Amino acid sequence: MTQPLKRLDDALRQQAEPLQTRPAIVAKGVNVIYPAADRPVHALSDIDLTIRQGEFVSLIGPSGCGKTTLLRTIADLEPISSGALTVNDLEPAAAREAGAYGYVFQAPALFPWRTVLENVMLPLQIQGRHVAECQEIAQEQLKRVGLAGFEAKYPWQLSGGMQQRVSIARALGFKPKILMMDEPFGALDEITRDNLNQQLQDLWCAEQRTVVFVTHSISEAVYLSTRIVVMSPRPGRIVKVIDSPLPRERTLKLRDTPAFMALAQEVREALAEGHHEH
Ligand SMILES: Nc1ncnc2c1ncn2[C@@H]1O[C@H](COP(=O)(O)OP(=O)(O)OP(=O)(O)O)[C@@H](O)[C@H]1O
Repeated sequence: MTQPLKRLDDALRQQAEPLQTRPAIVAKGVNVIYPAADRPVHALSDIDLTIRQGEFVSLIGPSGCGKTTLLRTIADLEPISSGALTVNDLEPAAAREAGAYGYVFQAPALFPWRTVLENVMLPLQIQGRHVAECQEIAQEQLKRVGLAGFEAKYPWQLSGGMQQRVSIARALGFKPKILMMDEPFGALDEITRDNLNQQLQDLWCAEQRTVVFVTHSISEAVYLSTRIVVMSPRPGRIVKVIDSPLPRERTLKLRDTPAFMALAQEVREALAEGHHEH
């Protein structure tokens, strides 16, 4: 198939996919102000954002622009100061109680005294499931992230990339509707990062979960996302929301295509714009 024909074919295929239109996360006029003795920190300013089910949304912006704060408010780890925020039509606290979220932090945050398997089992055990069931699910999830055979190891016996895969397996184990990922691959070398990006993309394609992903990397955001939210420095605002024209299924080769590079350029310009406004 010639290139233009292939592009048309891809575009048509995308259109034929069922539209996932139900909103998963709706933020309206959200402000977060951290109280402080001297001067309160206005971390998020008037955030309006709707994330629909099955979307992969990246938050990108300079250090301190409030990406983590936005993720934490959605996950009910931080209260909002004003505005409205719903997750699956519920208040964040109720959504958390309903087990809507899985959370992957920048550092793997595994318990060193528990084996890999026991780490992945933990949230399932907290949910009160039977041990045999927890074991079965944990084993299945470890297999999915390529860690079958490492169940009995302790976190310190694994590389950083493998530890982060354990965290992903743990977050996916209880099948949360929404996966929150805060710079999960930020501390890894580039090859491991590429590898995990590809695995995450495959997982997302297979499961169509909603993902909110914080990153500093333009190419990671462009490679993974269906939508990219560009934020500006304090008080954190949304500068631009960019819809990705790239097909849902992607391989790392996509990064060499003109469409990928054009999108990366658009993100870069939006970041610069947000910076200059500031
Ligand atoms: N608990 C807190 N109390 C006071 N200020 C805070 C608190 N947490 C974050 N901040 C401030 O709020 C702002 C936004 O922080 P946040 O961590 O959300 O930014 P970020 O975009 O995720 O940064 P980075 O990319 O460096 O991780 C920063 O100025 C930060 O110093």
